[in-house]
Amino acid sequence: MTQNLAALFPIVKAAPVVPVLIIEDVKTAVPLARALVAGGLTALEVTLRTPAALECIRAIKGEVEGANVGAGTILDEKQFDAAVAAGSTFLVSPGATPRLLAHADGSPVPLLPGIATASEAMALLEAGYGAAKFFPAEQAGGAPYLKALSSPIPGVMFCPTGGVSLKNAPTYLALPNVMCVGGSWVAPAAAVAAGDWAAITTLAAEAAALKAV
Ligand SMILES: O=C[C@H](O)COP(=O)(O)O
Ligand SMILES: CC(=O)C(=O)O
Repeated sequence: MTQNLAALFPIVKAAPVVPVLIIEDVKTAVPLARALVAGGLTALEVTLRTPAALECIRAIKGEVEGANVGAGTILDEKQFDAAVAAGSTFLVSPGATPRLLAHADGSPVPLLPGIATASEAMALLEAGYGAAKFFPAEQAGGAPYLKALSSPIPGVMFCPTGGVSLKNAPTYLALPNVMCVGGSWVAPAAAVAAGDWAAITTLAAEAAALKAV
């Protein structure tokens, strides 16, 4: 098996933060994506946690220049195929099952599977993977835990997600095994509901300017 890192790395490394989006109303998808791209965040993970998600991916793909729209919360093969058909340029899952990895094999659209332990990292390496989501990052042990994995297992690059914020992101970004972080803080539900796209662009710009410490 192999993971299409040549496709994945340019997308997720384009900015330090990958917004994790839970979009309820398809009408907000395009202005939300435009606001995030205007702030400098281009890899957008639309989670398949709402009935509108696939339509949101299609809309962003068709209408938002500069966005690389991906799908998150991919739990099975059916969701994988539906997200690819909707135009996703990357796929993210909270875990990594043998069935999902086998299904992703050979897909030109790269999968970023989620893991949180050394054994899972070793299993991914055996499966030909070199990049993973560290999920749920803060709850699983945070940056000190991920740092502890970097020396024995340097071959897996991570996107920590779950409890990551503007405040703690720099500590993750400083780790040698971190390529970006993911988080929902750049798209607060209240700002989306209010259509406050300027506020979201400001949050995105702050996130895009993050540096490792
Ligand atoms: O389900 C969690 C998402 O992956 C993002 O987590 P977050 O809301 O803590 O940023
Ligand atoms: C949480 C996560 O990894 C996802 O929704 O894809």
